[in-house]
Amino acid sequence: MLNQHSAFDAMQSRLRVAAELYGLEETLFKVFIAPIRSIIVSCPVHMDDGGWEVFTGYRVQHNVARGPAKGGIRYDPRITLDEIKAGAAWNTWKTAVVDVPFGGGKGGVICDPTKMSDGELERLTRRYIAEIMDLLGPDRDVPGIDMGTNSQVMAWVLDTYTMHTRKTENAVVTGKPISLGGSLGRTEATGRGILISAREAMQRLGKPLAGATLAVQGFGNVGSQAARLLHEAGARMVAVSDLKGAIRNDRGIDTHALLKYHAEHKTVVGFKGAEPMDAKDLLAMAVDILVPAATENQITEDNAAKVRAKVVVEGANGPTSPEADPILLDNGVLVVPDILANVGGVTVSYFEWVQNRLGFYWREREVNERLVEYMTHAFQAVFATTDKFKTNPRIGAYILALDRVSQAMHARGFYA
Ligand SMILES: NC(=O)C1=CN([C@@H]2O[C@H](COP(=O)(O)OP(=O)(O)OC[C@H]3O[C@@H](n4cnc5c(N)ncnc54)[C@H](OP(=O)(O)O)[C@@H]3O)[C@@H](O)[C@H]2O)C=CC1
Ligand SMILES: O=C(O)CCC(=O)C(=O)O
Repeated sequence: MLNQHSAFDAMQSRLRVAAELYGLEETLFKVFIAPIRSIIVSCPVHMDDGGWEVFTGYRVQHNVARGPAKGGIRYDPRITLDEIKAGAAWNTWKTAVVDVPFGGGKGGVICDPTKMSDGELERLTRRYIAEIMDLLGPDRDVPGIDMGTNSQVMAWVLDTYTMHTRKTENAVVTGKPISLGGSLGRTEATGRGILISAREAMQRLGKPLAGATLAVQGFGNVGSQAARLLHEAGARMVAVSDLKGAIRNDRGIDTHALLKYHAEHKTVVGFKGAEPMDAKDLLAMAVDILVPAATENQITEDNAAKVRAKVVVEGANGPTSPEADPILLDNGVLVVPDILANVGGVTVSYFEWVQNRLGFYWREREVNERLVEYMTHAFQAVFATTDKFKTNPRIGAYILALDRVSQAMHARGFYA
């Protein structure tokens, strides 16, 4: 039983399959399984009670052949270096799949942001950024939002960077508040990408999105925005969960009312328009669309056979273990893999970086239209590759990414 799969191993095992089908040189495979740079920093922080705590932080750059490293910063007590390495590699593949000129990076700090005051979080963020400062820059490594961080954290990242460099460089970080050069549409972007992916996937099955039933695991930035946008597109969300529990209502959960409730109570549990349910049953519900939007390794060899959704749109990074892939495939579940399904976030981050560098800002409608264009293009390219190599969409997405990244590597002089 491997349901606590190492995230980097999970990435590597899919990469190996894709590399063999694609015919990648062994040298490049070796390059791709070794991130170019990983740093561990220790961040002493003065806590509100007068004491000090020392937090461990990471920043990993996986590959920069196609452009500066790009990737979010996570704040979570369960973070490991392995997971940050996997996240950095996934960002290399994601930016290649959606064809934006970035490489892959990821960072994180082992901490529990839900138990820290704003002052403690600010001091931690400033110390962490000061420690990884030499790696960062609009042309080097551009952090963004991920689990446990938000636009306020990104504002502190920008301010700390600016204080050290003594010049305004908005493009050093994305996911910023609008007042600091953030892009309209970034908050919803990953959820909007899930909507675009779900619509494309349903279209492939010849089914409309309107009226489709939906279950969402996780109600943070990704899950809540995906739920809202899918609801507005006519889907009926019948179940949703967070770390504290799950709720269901077969007639449909009013997503707008739930968002209001969640803003106040910080959980979906206790929402009056639904019944409580066992969170582990959510993944086994007979729905049209299942969106795992929480964390890694949720669909594993232990529960994959129970998944009865027609389509799984992977909002989270790495929610399905490699052992679960063939089980879902045999059961006819169409999986839109993470490195395609959740690229909406990094794509609008790219738009933010572009706007910052140009100093010319787009209307929200323009951001959303461009996102649809980039993601539909990526979706079609992944499915064309999948058909060409007679494989499944996850491996198709990896092959597409490998092709684009290895072309850049070859052009730089890495050839066998
Ligand atoms: N934010 C972004 O733009 C992007 C995020 N992602 C990925 O999407 C996933 C979610 O990120 P994001 O929404 O930003 O993170 P958030 O921290 O905003 O939210 C995470 C949500 O998942 C819930 N959760 C965590 N573990 C479980 C679990 N075991 N079962 C059910 N719910 C759980 C949390 O519950 P609780 O509130 O109770 O803690 C919370 O509702 C991550 O894998 C992230 O890497 C991918 C691309 C871009
Ligand atoms: O740079 C960003 O916007 C976050 C991208 C990211 O880390 C991810 O998609 O996993």
